[in-house]
Amino acid sequence: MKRVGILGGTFDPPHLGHLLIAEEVKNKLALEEVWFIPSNEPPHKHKARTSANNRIAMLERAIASNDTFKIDTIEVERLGKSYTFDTMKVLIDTYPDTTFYFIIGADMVEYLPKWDRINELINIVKFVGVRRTGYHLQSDFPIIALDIPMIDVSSTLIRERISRNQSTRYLLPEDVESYIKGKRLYEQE
Ligand SMILES: Nc1ncnc2c1ncn2[C@@H]1O[C@H](COP(=O)(O)OP(=O)(O)OP(=O)(O)O)[C@@H](O)[C@H]1O
Ligand SMILES: O=C(O)c1ccc[n+]([C@@H]2O[C@H](COP(=O)([O-])O)[C@@H](O)[C@H]2O)c1
Repeated sequence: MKRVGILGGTFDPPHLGHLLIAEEVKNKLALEEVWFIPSNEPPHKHKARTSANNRIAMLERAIASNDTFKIDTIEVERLGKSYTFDTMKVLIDTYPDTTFYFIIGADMVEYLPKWDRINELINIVKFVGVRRTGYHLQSDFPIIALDIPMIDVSSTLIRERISRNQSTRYLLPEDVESYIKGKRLYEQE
């Protein structure tokens, strides 16, 4: 079986935390690839600030130098709310020779009981949880909890910094930073 990690997210914008967890989990679990899946509409939180096209363009720049990282636009093409169960059902049917590992930060681990159709989802996907400042990496669900280097950066922090005209240097890839500047994203709060 091929082993593939999935990192679903809003990626508004993608940052070094996303890249670090993808790379570390890939290496720890001997995954062949990690597929980044930008959501169309996040199921549980405010809508993305930025269009799907811009978020995909930023992700392309973020992962360009890593040939084990891929983007799957399945959720953007499906439109509507991006429930993970719907996504994983299609991926599992489409790639029967692949085992999928769905990577989530500890904030999402805490939130797992509220995920849509979680009792079915947990049977078709292996969840991998990684630490995140301010959250517990514990769950009644059978997750694989991994200890990896932490970086306390979020898309929220980056959006706030940009709207206050503060530096985002070293928090996200340079090509993503220059894309944001070129399109003047996140300048208004
Ligand atoms: N610094 C981080 N450490 C660990 N996990 C992270 C980190 N940043 C994001 N993640 C995880 O990556 C996934 C996608 O995150 P998302 O794209 O929503 O970014 P975010 O930084 O949490 O965004 P926002 O601040 O807008 O809520 C989630 O499972 C989230 O928990
Ligand atoms: O399906 C759900 O009910 C569900 C609830 C919360 C989060 N998720 C998924 O978890 C991933 C991270 O979510 P977020 O909001 O941090 O971008 C993303 O792929 C979401 O679609 C999914």
